[in-house]
Amino acid sequence: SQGGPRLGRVAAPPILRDGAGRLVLRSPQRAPRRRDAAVVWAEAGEGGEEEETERVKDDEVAAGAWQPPRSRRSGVSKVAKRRGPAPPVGRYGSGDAARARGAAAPAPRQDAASSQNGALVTGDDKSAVSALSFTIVKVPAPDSGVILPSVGKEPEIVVPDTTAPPPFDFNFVSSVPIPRPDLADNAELTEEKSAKVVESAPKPEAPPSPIPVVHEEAWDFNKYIDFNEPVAAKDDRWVAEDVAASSENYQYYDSGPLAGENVMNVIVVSAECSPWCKTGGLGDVAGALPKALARRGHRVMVVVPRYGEYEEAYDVGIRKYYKAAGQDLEVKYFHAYIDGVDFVFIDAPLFRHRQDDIYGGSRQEIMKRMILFCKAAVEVPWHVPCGGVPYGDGNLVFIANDWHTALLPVYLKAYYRDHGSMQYARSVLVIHNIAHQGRGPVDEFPYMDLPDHYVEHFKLYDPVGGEHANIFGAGLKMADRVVTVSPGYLWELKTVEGGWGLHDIIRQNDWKMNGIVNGIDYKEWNPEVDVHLRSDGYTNYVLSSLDAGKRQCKAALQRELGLEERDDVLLIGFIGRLDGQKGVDIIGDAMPWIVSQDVQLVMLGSGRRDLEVMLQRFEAQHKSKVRGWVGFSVPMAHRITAGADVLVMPSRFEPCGLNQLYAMAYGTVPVVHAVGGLRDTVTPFDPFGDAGLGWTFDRAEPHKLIEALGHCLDTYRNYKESWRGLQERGMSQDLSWDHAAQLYEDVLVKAKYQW
Ligand SMILES: Nc1ncnc2c1ncn2[C@@H]1O[C@H](COP(=O)(O)OP(=O)(O)O[C@H]2O[C@H](CO)[C@@H](O)[C@H](O)[C@H]2O)[C@@H](O)[C@H]1O
Repeated sequence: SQGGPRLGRVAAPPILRDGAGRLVLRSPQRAPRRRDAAVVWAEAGEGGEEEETERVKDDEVAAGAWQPPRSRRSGVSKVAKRRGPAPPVGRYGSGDAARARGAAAPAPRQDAASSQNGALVTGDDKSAVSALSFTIVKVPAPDSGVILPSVGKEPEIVVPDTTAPPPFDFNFVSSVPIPRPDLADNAELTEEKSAKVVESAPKPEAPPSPIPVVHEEAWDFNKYIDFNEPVAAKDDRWVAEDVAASSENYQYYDSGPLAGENVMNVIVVSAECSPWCKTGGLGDVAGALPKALARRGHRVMVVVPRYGEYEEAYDVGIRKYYKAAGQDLEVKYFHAYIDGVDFVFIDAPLFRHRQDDIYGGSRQEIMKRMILFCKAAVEVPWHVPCGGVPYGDGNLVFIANDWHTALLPVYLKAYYRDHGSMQYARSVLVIHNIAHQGRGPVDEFPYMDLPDHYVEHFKLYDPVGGEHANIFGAGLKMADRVVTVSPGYLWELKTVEGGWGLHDIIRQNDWKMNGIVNGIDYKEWNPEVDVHLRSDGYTNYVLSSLDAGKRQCKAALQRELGLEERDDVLLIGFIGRLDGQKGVDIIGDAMPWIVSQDVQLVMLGSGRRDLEVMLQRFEAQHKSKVRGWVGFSVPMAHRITAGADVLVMPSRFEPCGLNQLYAMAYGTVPVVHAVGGLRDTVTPFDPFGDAGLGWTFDRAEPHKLIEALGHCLDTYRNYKESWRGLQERGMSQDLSWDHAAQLYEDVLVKAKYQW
């Protein structure tokens, strides 16, 4: 039960064989310390020489990735099958259990290899992390690519003194009530997951020894984790009832983490993260996916630069030095624990005061920031004691995002894994947008502080850029797995038109590519609870109050923007970065037709100066019908999404697209160019079958947009029932991150076992 003492069920020890076919088992005393299904403690000397482990090629993924786009259009039925939000595992998400495991797991280590990272080893290195004398040996495992570590002695756990509480209360209790897990569902899920593990991981045999029982009562987390008890917990009667109920009902209610034995330490590394710093969809994903992974039971951290003063995070007091572009730079770490996720902010002079311009400066300046960020991020699991206990590198997956952090998989390999360190850490690189790659002259390669032969991984020739060093390209080669944000975009990335020069690398690495559609953070983007709809005449609404709610929000938006307040006029919205990708100029080309219709158009965006000027010009020219809001306004984005009838997205390419998902959740009908994730998520309206979610057009051209908007306008005016059906189907989908997190977890498992 939530927060009650848990008798954790521990996964059965994995069964692996050594080269002679003998079973290799972990010792009973050590077994509870790790839940890593693939890793066992073997006695020193049991293993042999380091051997090259074979990567298992993932034909299944390859086959799935190449599904033709048509077959993915059955979006509605697929979406309908999605599961509801996953329940948390404990009061602190699953973090409490994970922390307990973390404390019992071998302490992370720093060895000589870390100095190759430019890190100056200082005295305080020893305080939080004890150096362990690991010997990494691989026992030949005929049917698997699993490495077996060997350790000569019991690891010493050094828990830092964290008795001083942080200067604020953590917001670790979700404000949205989360339903109790559906038992049948949970059991089914667990079964389904374990079936998948058996399929994808090295096949274990039946456990020979009884499942060890972990007595978590013995673990006093208050001693190690410095957060205040929730007020309710101070009521003794409540505590007593809870304890009684939890021990009585444990076997029925607590089926453990949804991730089952695949529970891992996951570190998401991103240049932006909502709500602290966001310029687009990457920020949304970095803010939401980690929470969904934590709900599944993983111990999850987000590492992000500290561009401003974030009041939730406090200085953990650790200082490190890393070299970036020839300079030794001091790095500090700030930490916050929110919604079951550790947020670690990397503080350095290079990042400070960049809050409103996080990608500003020259190309070299941006590169220098990202070099420093990646070097520091890869060692965070050693140095930063989140909740008292660092993550360590024993059961770890990094999720890097876009070119900004594509150096992380490269550093992980070059500084550590090539030198026998961080052998159980993996990296997954997510492509949100291939259009930005971190290209630069090959001459700049030395700034990255990598061994000379690594230059070959960076070198790329294409007719546009000539020979250059490509950071994204190198990251894609080095990562253990790659995810892109929709299957449709993955398909496009392999084409010359869609791959932007990296299509060959993507094709060659097809075996590790996966397409997973983003989700919605329903705490942020949900008309029922949206905080931006609580003032200025807006209102929250749900499907049953859609008509009244939408009408009120539409009127409030018209009022706020000084448009005529009319319910019968089609209100079209656009929200997005103003650049070539989003196709706002296509709306510009269609403007004569748009203003000739009885419609209103509201556009919100910032970016390219010429496109900003275009928005302002249209507003000036068509004052009664058009509004062009230049700037970045999160409240206005929410209000347009709620108040508009239609959201138009004529993107030339769109890896996933979040605004169309938000629009559908708000009963706003999307009209989109059928490309990438837009094609995957917006099933075209079928007036005869009363099916579909919006209008799509097949070329990013003004006359195609006009044609789609024409049909849309006709349905809005003349077929009210069909319109209502479109809204209802859009709102009824489960687009939550919980489904996507489950798919990410499958990729993390593959990264861990197949390489
Ligand atoms: N002027 C403004 N004011 C306020 N909010 C604004 C805004 N302009 C944009 N936004 C917000 O920024 C986000 C943009 O989401 P997109 O999916 O369009 O992202 P983007 O193209 O940046 O990201 C890339 O990454 C994401 C995430 O993977 C992919 O979905 C996408 O296809 C890919 O191009 C939305 O939350 C939107 O509301």
